[in-house]
Amino acid sequence: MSEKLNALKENRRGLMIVLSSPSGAGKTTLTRRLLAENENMTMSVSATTRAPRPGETDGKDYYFMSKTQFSDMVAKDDFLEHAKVFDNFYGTPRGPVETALENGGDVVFDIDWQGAQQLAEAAANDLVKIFILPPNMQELESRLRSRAQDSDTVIAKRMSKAETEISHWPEYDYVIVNEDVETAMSELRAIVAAERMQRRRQFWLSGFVKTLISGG
Ligand SMILES: Nc1nc2c(ncn2[C@@H]2O[C@H](COP(=O)(O)OP(=O)(O)O)[C@@H](O)[C@H]2O)c(=O)[nH]1
Ligand SMILES: Nc1ncnc2c1ncn2[C@@H]1O[C@H](COP(=O)(O)OP(=O)(O)O)[C@@H](O)[C@H]1O
Repeated sequence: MSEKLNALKENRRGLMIVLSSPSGAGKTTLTRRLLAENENMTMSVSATTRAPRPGETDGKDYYFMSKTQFSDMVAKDDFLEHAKVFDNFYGTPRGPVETALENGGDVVFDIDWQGAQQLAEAAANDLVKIFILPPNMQELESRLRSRAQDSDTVIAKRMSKAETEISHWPEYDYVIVNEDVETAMSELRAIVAAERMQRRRQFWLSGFVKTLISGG
């Protein structure tokens, strides 16, 4: 029976999981681990008109495209949401997200609070918004330094942006303080597990309950 029940349970609608945080709080670390643990979970790859940076791969980090290609996609309503950030355009392609959700797959979005707000307007029912906070600002800075990816100037810029980003925490459904990474992962797993159990996402239940009460 349990095998049969497990097969039934797969007939659910997937989740759109947005993880936002000030840069350096641990969003990438937590996202990577969550994806590694969940077969049926993918990362949404955004489209952008900005040029690729060294080491970035088209189709993995972003879909890099021209402004014309981007506006064609806007005209065809191919984006779930899109925005202009500084001089470049960014957008979330609609097709891969919708296919995944219909097949019971979860999609993770690494976007900031503005993108999260737009996704909430486009797809509130499917969305779970999680905000990651650092335990304190000294630790945030030391994580940015230990990551050794950015120059001092970029680190200073990220630190000065952090306060504004943190101020958006009340717009999220869940907040995780990432002090210890194992604790943060347990909290993240608990959120995902509970959200998957939401009645409205479990398509299989109505058929199951019909059989249940008829004694089948
Ligand atoms: N609205 C929206 N914003 C995005 C999307 N993808 C990336 N961004 C935002 O665009 C901004 C710039 O991203 P990026 O060029 O990779 O630079 P960096 O993240 O600052 O190093 C960040 O604030 C991202 O959160 C998207 O699909 N939609
Ligand atoms: N709980 C934690 N304790 C200590 N270091 C952490 C923790 N979470 C992440 N880090 C480290 O902090 C740095 C920034 O994390 P990262 O996941 O890249 O942040 P973000 O994606 O939010 O910018 C990385 O070097 C990462 O290994």
